[in-house]
Amino acid sequence: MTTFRPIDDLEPGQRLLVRIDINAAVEDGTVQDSRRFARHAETIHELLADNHAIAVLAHQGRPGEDTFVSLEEHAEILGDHLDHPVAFVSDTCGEDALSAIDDLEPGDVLLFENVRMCDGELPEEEPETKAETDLVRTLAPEFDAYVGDAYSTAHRSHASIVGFPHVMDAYAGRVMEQEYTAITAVRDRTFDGPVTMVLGGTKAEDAIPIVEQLDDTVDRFCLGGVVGELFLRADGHTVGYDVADTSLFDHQWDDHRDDLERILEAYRDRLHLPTELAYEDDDGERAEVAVEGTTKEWPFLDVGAETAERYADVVADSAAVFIKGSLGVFEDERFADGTVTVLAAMAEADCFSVVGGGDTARAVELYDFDENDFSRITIAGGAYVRALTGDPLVGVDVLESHH
Ligand SMILES: Nc1ncnc2c1ncn2[C@@H]1O[C@H](COP(=O)(O)OP(=O)(O)OP(=O)(O)O)[C@@H](O)[C@H]1O
Ligand SMILES: O=C(O)[C@H](O)COP(=O)(O)O
Repeated sequence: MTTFRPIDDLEPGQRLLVRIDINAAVEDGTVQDSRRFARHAETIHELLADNHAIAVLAHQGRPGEDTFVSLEEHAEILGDHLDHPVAFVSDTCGEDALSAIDDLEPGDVLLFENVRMCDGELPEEEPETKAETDLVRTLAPEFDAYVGDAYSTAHRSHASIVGFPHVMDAYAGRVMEQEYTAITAVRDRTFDGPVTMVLGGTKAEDAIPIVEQLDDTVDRFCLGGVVGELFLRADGHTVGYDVADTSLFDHQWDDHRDDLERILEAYRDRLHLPTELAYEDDDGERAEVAVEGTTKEWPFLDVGAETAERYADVVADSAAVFIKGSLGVFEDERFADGTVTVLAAMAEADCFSVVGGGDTARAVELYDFDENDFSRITIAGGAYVRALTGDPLVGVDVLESHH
């Protein structure tokens, strides 16, 4: 069990640096609200009740991606959830940030700019290295303590996650505590029947190692999304390539080709792959094509209906089902079939079920599922599947070891 220091141990009325994860979907340039904002607002609400002055660090997207935007809109959404003003400064560790910190009073909440716009934040390095970044060296002396609340980013060894606890008093926020406890409990559970993991979404680096690491816990994997297509490409099909204006496949293929081919060979009997894929035809309608022998050069946006039904049958015959990453672009209802069919099967099945992933969890609200039909909905994605392997989460370990 972890030995976090909870925020209950904080003396009231301090100046706190709080790291949360409100990484959100961005649709047509507009930041989408999500349960992440609501959950982190609970931590901030508690800290306000103890008369703290609060400055918040968070990230959005990744450099070069279209979701890599300012946190200005995030401040408004967070303020709505808090029903309390959230000031925004379009700076993270420069002069504007420092003067905004100087003006901080107890009861104030300030959100810094997207921390991934700051040089030292990326890439992943050891905590002691991240502690030497300008970000940490500039901000740490300005605060009495750091509160790590970003469980869903705890698998990333970034400066705002691992650098501050290395040099200052560090506490775990409520989201960090609750998600850690819940996911650890899941990891330690055993089930009296088949365990199924549904892996989709766009992030191959989160999904691929999981197949190998959860080999003794998960009996079968149902693959979809970009992840599923990359495995199909490893299986020799002409899918999983960047076509038109997509940039989701080729760079991930280059990075993970060996793993994909090795895992496909080693675990073929446990992997369920799509047999048809869906795309948008010339009339803007959903159309499907069999994977076998296709030479279609259009972006695929969902698994086919037959695949979805086959996965639903696997889910129905499971004692536990974990899903991370959607099977298609469920935000567009023409391509929500795979994700919705599997979520419906999870909701109906008498099984232990966990829905994970910042975007994937949104499908539960978007398609009016009852949250109570699932055992847990976690706001973490990559962090939750990584935690199921028993692998350490760097953002958790540093909160334990530095106090
Ligand atoms: N074939 C596809 N092409 C493009 N995008 C896809 C495809 N299938 C799924 N997606 C996208 O994947 C996203 C969800 O998966 P993602 O990898 O982002 O995981 P997540 O649920 O957000 O977890 P995390 O919190 O780790 O990001 C959805 O926003 C969906 O639009
Ligand atoms: O949405 C997430 O999974 C977290 O915010 C981490 O984002 P990342 O995968 O871009 O590090």
